[in-house]
Amino acid sequence: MTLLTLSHLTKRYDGHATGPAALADVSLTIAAGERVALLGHNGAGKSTLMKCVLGLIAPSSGEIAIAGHAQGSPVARALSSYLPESAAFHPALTGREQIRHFLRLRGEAASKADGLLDRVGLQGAAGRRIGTYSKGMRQRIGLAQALIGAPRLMVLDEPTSGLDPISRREFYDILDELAENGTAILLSSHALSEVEARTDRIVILSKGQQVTEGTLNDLRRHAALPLTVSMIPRLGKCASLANAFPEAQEEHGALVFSCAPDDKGQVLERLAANTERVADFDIHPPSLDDIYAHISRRAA
Ligand SMILES: Nc1ncnc2c1ncn2[C@@H]1O[C@H](COP(=O)(O)OP(=O)(O)OP(=O)(O)O)[C@@H](O)[C@H]1O
Repeated sequence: MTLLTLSHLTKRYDGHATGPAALADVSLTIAAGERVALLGHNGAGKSTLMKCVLGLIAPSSGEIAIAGHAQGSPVARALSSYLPESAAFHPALTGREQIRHFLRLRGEAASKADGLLDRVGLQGAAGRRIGTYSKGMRQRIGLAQALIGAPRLMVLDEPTSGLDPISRREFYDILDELAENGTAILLSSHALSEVEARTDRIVILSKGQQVTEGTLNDLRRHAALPLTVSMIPRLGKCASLANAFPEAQEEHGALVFSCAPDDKGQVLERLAANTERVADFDIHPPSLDDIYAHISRRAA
């Protein structure tokens, strides 16, 4: 089921009638259970897109539907939720008080607070003042708040910025669980390695334009960047391996070279023909970092 549909979304801010639009003709769908990452340089239009989806600002043209309901309608609003990059909380409230307060504002039973806090791993800290929480715990409280009303679409603006690696991993574990239960997730991030590992599809914006969209494999095919082949020579075989692979350079004890994606089979055959010289090898596809840099350069 499609949970979010953007059709030809364009946004020009008031007073910016000329010059490039903040968003220009962006079309996108997100299905139930999909985790989609929105990437782009500062000012590319990510927040503008999210604010349009949430109904916080009106698009200049184009349409947005949430599970088939027009954006801004009460049903569309009830189905979606938002976690801003830095959610602000009253430091004197405990986590439980904060969530109970927002449950009441949303017309839900305050008794659901502990269940939501459990879900984000804050059960042990529910009675502590938020002022004593770490950044990771504050993001979890924000996530618990965003889970109120069991939204079908969650919009998360740089949700892991400022979190340590363990907190990031735990945060994505919670998102994975939500996606497994059918929640559609749209998140923006500048942390490409985690996006690479933890999302299903990637959308890249540049100056308001949607420059590419697809799975990591789609983007790899599209960018057609070379693979990196790295070989560890057997003892005493470095020189003869270097002769067999004259294109390779020595790097930290390994012999390394690049090959076009279409030449991978041929490279494997050469490696197989040199097993008496090669102790170990790796073939690395380009990372999302490499692909993003390539696509951004091309878009510029
Ligand atoms: N309220 C506003 N009025 C006028 N222009 C705005 C407004 N908000 C954003 N813009 C402009 O729209 C463009 C897109 O900004 P936006 O905040 O959506 O980018 P972003 O990709 O979220 O950037 P960042 O990664 O820095 O958060 C930028 O040129 C920005 O200056």
